[in-house]
Amino acid sequence: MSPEQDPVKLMKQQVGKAAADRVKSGSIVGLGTGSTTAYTIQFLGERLKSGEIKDIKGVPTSFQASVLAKEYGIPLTTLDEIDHIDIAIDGADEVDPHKNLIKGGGAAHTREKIVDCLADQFIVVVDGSKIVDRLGSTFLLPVEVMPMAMTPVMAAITKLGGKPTLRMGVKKAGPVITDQGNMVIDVKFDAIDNPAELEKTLNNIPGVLENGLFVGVADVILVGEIKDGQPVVREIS
Ligand SMILES: O=C[C@H](O)[C@H](O)[C@H](O)COP(=O)(O)O
Repeated sequence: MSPEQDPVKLMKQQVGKAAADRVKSGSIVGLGTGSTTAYTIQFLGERLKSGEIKDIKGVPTSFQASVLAKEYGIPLTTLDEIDHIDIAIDGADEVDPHKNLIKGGGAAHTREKIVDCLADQFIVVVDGSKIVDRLGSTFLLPVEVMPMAMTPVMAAITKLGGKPTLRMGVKKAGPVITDQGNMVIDVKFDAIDNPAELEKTLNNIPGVLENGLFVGVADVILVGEIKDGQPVVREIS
């Protein structure tokens, strides 16, 4: 590995490719969102173009995934046109020892949860920095909320012990707006002791569309790491 190469980028590339290599001809593939799955979509497109695999269809989890799939020549479909998803490949912001996740760093967790939960196999692609002992230790928990309910939802989250912040745009004045036209509240919890319970509790607040806790959904975690100066992929299953 030459010193000018960014190790995080190398890990993401390697793990994104490892996941793309698992896709078989004829599969319906959930296409995740983020910088890691962007490599998966790129490598999938390259495998299709070279003829190594054929007849795959992608189900995008975001506008970003849809744009990338078109760029790399992956035919797209929708949930109205299919009755199953063979495999979904998606990134994560945190992964705990039970393969539970926090997602939504790109504000795409609502569509991601729909697609990833439907897949027969859900593969998560992350670099080593995403592995944590406890969810919430390095990343705030994203909650998608309907704009008119933002104030009462923030109050309800505060009552639950969370510290909510409205996610603001970068190079855009005002809040981040999701692909569904909603807003995202990032919540700091001192400790997420029971992710399954918190996932349900948050989704029960009127006005909340979905939160970024993915509990019991991931089948396989592929972790990109650097060993002896080289990018390698470790599998947790
Ligand atoms: O909303 C975005 C997603 O949940 C991403 O999959 C997640 O934030 C990880 O993204 P990245 O691979 O860029 O770290």
